[in-house]
Amino acid sequence: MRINKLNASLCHKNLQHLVGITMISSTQGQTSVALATLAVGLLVMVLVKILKKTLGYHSTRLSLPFPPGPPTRLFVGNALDFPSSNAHRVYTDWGKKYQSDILHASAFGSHVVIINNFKIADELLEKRAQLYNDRPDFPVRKIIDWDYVVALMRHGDWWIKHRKAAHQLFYASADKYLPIQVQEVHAFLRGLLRSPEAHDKHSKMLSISIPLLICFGYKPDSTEDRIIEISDQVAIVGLTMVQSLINIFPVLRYVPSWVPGATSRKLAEQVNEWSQEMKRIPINRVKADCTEGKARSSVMADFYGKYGTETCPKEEETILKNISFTAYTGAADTTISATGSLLYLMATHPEIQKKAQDELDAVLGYASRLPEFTDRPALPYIEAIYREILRMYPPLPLSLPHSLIDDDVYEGYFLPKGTTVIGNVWAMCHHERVFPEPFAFKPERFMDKNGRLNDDRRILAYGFGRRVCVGKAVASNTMWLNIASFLACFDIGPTIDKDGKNIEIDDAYIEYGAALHKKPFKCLITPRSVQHSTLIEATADSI
Ligand code: HEM
Repeated sequence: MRINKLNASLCHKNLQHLVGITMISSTQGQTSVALATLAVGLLVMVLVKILKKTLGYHSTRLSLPFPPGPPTRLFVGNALDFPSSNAHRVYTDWGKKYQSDILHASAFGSHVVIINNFKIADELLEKRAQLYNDRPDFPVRKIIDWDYVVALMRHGDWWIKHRKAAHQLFYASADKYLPIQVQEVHAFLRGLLRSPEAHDKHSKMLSISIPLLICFGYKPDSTEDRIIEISDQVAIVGLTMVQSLINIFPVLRYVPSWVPGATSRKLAEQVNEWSQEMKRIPINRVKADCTEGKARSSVMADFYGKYGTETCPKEEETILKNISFTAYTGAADTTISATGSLLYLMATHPEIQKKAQDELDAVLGYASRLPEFTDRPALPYIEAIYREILRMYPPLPLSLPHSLIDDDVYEGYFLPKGTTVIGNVWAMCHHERVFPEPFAFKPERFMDKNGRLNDDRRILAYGFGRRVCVGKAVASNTMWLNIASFLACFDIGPTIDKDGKNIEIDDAYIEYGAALHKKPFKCLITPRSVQHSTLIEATADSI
């Protein structure tokens, strides 16, 4: 590459300079002075190289700059600038401060590039996807037994095999799971009818049971089921650790857990135990069900049914297991987040709720029936609500980090190989120029003046390029049916104090590592009418 040649020629020039000085000195008969000069020169070169590496400088910087960003400090580079919380907002502010939608920071020789604008993400992460589809090395993966997590796998044959199989299972065959989604959304409605105040628990049950049923045919008994408890803990702690210091300072990996202060390592070991348990429970159950001949159709049961639990091809088994474990950790956490946002945004926007209910009643008839997937094209406002929820509160506001496979140049900026590239979905979704009044919840922004959906179908919350969420079709079906069914049956609003005044619901969200969840809140959820309650009660588990 042009840049590497430039580097090579610069190093060569330095050497020539040194050799030149040595030769002049020798002819004057001052051999010892010449050797000393050479040694000092070499030492200076080595020191400069170490210093540049520490500061995150690259010799190519002599010709091409990195994108703008916070100034580096001696030895630590930007290590102290990386935010420990609300990174999506901090990086958005960096964009304003350094007046650029592409930013750079570095520490200890590692580079990070942050993209705050979809046009740049489109150019780099989409159009140049083959360069940007690696993931950074997460040393913590091994410690917490997250090697199986497809979303964190490095680029290579092993990831490609997983990606292809996952695409077939969750994209090409997404419609196969519609009956499971209908059953679980109806169970969610029944849960809300029984105990509306426990909406958080019902949302968790909905979000975890769908991927568990799809992948293992496993139906948790209740939110007290051990598997719900641990998968929640694993997802939260695991996602936090993926973003934690243990990744920036991989040396922590070698610190024994009994050393004082090695708490994050201890936590990692605990997550490792939970991860193992989380994998053991559903896989043992599906194998036992297959042996007893009572397994319901699922990714793993269909595979074992075809090849036998003991005689199946081992590589294919590992790939399907990895995809299934990833789906039920990753899918659950993101769906919990999106469902929390649905309830919060509807409780705080009665006029939007009413408009959606009018559309639903016009298509379904008032309390005549529940929504079905075939109604989707006839309900554009519900579609716009789905898009706007994921714009307003993307469950993974920084998506997941990509990593650059080779040196690249964008708009005159140098991006070195190995750079961690963060697509700041939050900043892109709240870009004033693209989404005017970005902090207002306005489904209408996705509609034209004739009430038709506009062609802005790109949902940034699902990420970018060849690492884009492989479960987005499944997620879209779950979310759409959930929004339509909830609004068709229930009214939601704030709770009321003793003087009859609304108790305001605040807009606080909590960060769980990479994920953003609505902070638990109280609200009033009531069936729209007795007929609506009857409709919900008439639903039952069907598979
Ligand atoms: C609202 C729900 C969901 C959201 C917002 C979401 C979001 C994301 C995002 C942002 C990524 C990273 C994209 C990137 O690196 O650019 C991702 C990756 C992934 N998602 Fe989802 N997801 C959701 C649901 C699901 C579901 C239901 C499944 C499985 C059935 C799933 C499976 C995966 C997998 C396997 C990956 C890793 C892809 C790879 O690295 O090659 N997700 N998701």
